[in-house]
Amino acid sequence: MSWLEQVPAIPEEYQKYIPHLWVLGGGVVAYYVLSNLFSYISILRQVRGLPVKHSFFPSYEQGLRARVPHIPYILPVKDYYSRPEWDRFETPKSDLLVYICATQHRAIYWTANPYTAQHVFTKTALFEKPWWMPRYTSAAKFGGNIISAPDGEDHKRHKAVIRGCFGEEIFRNAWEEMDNTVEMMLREENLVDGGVMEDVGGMTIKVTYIVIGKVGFGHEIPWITPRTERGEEMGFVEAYEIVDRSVLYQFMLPGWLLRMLPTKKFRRMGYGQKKFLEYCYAMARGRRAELGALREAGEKAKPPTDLLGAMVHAQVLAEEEARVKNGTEAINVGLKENEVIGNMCDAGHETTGHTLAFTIAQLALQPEWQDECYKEIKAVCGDEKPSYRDVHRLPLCLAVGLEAMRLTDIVRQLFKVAKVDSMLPYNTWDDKGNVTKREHLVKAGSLVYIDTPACQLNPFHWENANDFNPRRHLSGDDARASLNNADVPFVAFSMGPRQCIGRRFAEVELISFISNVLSRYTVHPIPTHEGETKESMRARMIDSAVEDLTMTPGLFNVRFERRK
Ligand code: HEM
Repeated sequence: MSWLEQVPAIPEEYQKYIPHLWVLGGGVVAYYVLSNLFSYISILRQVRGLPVKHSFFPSYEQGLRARVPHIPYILPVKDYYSRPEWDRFETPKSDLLVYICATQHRAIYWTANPYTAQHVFTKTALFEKPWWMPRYTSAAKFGGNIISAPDGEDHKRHKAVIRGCFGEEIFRNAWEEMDNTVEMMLREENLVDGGVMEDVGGMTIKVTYIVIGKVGFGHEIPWITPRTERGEEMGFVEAYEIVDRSVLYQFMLPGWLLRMLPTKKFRRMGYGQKKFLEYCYAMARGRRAELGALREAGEKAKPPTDLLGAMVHAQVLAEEEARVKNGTEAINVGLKENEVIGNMCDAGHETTGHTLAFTIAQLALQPEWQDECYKEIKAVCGDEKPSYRDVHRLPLCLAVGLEAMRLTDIVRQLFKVAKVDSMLPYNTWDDKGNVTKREHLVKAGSLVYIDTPACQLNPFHWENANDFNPRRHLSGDDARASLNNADVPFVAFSMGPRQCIGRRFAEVELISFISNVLSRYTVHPIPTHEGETKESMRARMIDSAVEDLTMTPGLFNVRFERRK
């Protein structure tokens, strides 16, 4: 007997309702199809004049789009992440495109114009962060935080506390910990006298992970993480590593579910998460108790050198300020305890780690820039090792990092949603490259997707856009010159009130790493065969990068040679 025959028959007294159910079901389907169709047609009319791409399901989300198969018109993922990134715009000769997705009732505009991006980032009366997108809501998994906070009061509340954490003490510590970690890497990987650095991307991500472990949580992280033996309690270092390595699963699945899943791998992730959060709460409470004890004793606390300490400190200060102002115990001031933890869990290291890997690749392929940086380091530091006091005097060491990031953008996708109807500027051009400036009416509720890699390779704004030229980020000859190229908006860290709050932290790490390495070593690509061309090496070292949550370098090695 088939399973269908085993399904019990509908009792006779209810059979008269079956036609009604068919009508109801048919009505719901017809409503769904027609409402999507009408919305599709109305969006088509809205975007008249712009190059349009069509899809049935939304398939633009980074992390997803590189993992699912490309199905034209249904799931056309390659339309969204094809490389070279500028080609998406070069072919239709417009730096504004529109994607219409049959199951989303809004137009999705894509811009590759850095000025349009600047307009969208900074005009807060017109555009806001679509905090409801899963990419942001999932970031709040361990507690509400600045990344997932909607624009307005909630974001300001987070920012007020977090901005106060990124002070001189933290930057100095970031430099010093980066310096210590580079030394650890050279020792542990037998590179002190030169040698082959294997899996550069794996190395740099490990370096920035160790730095954030120390500067973020105040924990010493060894080069090799010790594994807990059966029956032992899992320590912070291992729990932190487990959460870090499985971040996508950690964001997608609840901890209790991970702990119940039948494979050891998932259970370990779930247990790691539980322990990691326990440690974070214990550390935050410990810091608070220390500050309370100092207050009781009438002593002033020293400025913390780690981000968790700085966040708890900033929080306690906010509460004290409110207490003095209102004369009562402060409730709902600053951040809640789970928000302090939520913000700590989002402190980035992957972005900086990947930037360093691409910087090493670019420098290895263009040794003339290593020499330029070396000259800068020698002129500033002489025979001494670069230190934090030189941080503002090594602009080229930072510019090489920014230029590597311009050519291989790390975050890649930034979204805003239109709050009201407004005009969006864009450019088109003809076969001879004659540009026409235009404007398009964007309706409230439309999404604007800033295609950051394409913005940074836009040849109408960046001269010789595909060339590695760090000097384009420096204005003037002044060694302390601003690192923002005055002419073109640099969108890799976003802009406006939601720009990266950790930008300076990342920059200090980049300068520390690059100046430390280049002051003592030269870095060389390793050809796979005699006569391998530079183009082939570039393809292996840079173009092999794959899109994950961020742009992740492929597998490549370089050789370190000690300078005489
Ligand atoms: C090269 C390294 C980095 C790059 C390229 C980068 C890029 C970005 C970008 C593009 C955004 C905007 C995201 C959006 O609006 O969806 C952002 C936001 C943010 N970044 Fe970074 N980031 C870097 C390093 C860091 C570091 C080291 C930290 C912390 C220690 C950090 C903390 C944050 C935070 C908290 C936000 C949210 C800011 C807000 O919404 O107000 N980032 N970052």
